[in-house]
Amino acid sequence: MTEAPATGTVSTAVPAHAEPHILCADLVRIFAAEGVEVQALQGLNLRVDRGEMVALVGASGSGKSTLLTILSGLDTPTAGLARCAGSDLLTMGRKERVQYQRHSVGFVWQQTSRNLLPYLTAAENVAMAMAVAGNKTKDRKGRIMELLDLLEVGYCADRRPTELSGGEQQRTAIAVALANDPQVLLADEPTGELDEATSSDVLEAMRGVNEGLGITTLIVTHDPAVSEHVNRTIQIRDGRTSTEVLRRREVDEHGQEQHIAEEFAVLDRVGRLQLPDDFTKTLDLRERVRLALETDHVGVWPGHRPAKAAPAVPDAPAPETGPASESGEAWQ
Ligand SMILES: Nc1ncnc2c1ncn2[C@@H]1O[C@H](COP(=O)(O)OP(=O)(O)OP(=O)(O)O)[C@@H](O)[C@H]1O
Repeated sequence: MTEAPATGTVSTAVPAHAEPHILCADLVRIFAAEGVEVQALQGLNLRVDRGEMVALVGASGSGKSTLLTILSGLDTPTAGLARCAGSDLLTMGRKERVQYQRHSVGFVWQQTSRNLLPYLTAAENVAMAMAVAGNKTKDRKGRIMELLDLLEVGYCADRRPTELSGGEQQRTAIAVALANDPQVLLADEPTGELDEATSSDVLEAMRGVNEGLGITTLIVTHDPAVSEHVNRTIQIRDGRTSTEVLRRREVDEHGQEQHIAEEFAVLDRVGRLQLPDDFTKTLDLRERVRLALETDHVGVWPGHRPAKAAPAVPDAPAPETGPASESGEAWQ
């Protein structure tokens, strides 16, 4: 696998012919606690197309759970645009919200206690989720076994959660999340309590569901290893998406299949981007930077060093002010 350096080339244009399954633009969520305001999401932009499986990774406190809670319809954003499975999460009323949760989305949380009722068996847990969704399938028993078998836990059908291993519990939780035939599957740290090998198995099971049923899947996690299991990993930093890693397979000149992972900086609608931490640290970029438009790229130099460090480019239009944002992380 080759890792290419981050470059700012991701397009945010939305093709008119298909609405993405998840679309957030300039999403803001401010919490006010004891007179102090916390901006958990600070203008987040995110687009997930139908059938995609995407991971959202970020450090603790970066806003991952806040985003997922909004997308699951349990919380309302302060401002911005948030659409999921055709619903507007800002404007929808209580009734529509309940319908959305019952029919449009499925959730998998980190804790078993949030996913499964402890006094019901695996099959009964799936049956309960189907009943809540008002599923009128004639062969309900067959459908329950189909879902448990899809997640390879058919043999656990008559066991209660305490009789299941961590991996079996999460596979059962995925079956429960699929019981309402959702368009979008949302998972918050689904492997947070599992060891490395079991995590990998559960993520592969989710990939199987994504590929087999075509369900759009968004996994939120602090674990960067998740990127091995998805084609697109989005990094969230300080309540904004900052970089994306795209993975693809290519056959080299020897006929060998190669996995290529390339990291991109996310460019938002007004041209802002966040430079990766290691770039700003290595070049001591802070407060303001110099920019120069080259023929095929933009040069960025520390603003506190002498101007000669930035070579002049003939005929290249110089930025009006030269400096970028106050934080030194973004420019516009
Ligand atoms: N209900 C709330 N009231 C006040 N502040 C909150 C609330 N929920 C989240 N926050 C704050 O918002 C920020 C983002 O929190 P969030 O839980 O979304 O982060 P996270 O990336 O999911 O972190 P972790 O990986 O630790 O779960 C944090 O500073 C957090 O303290």
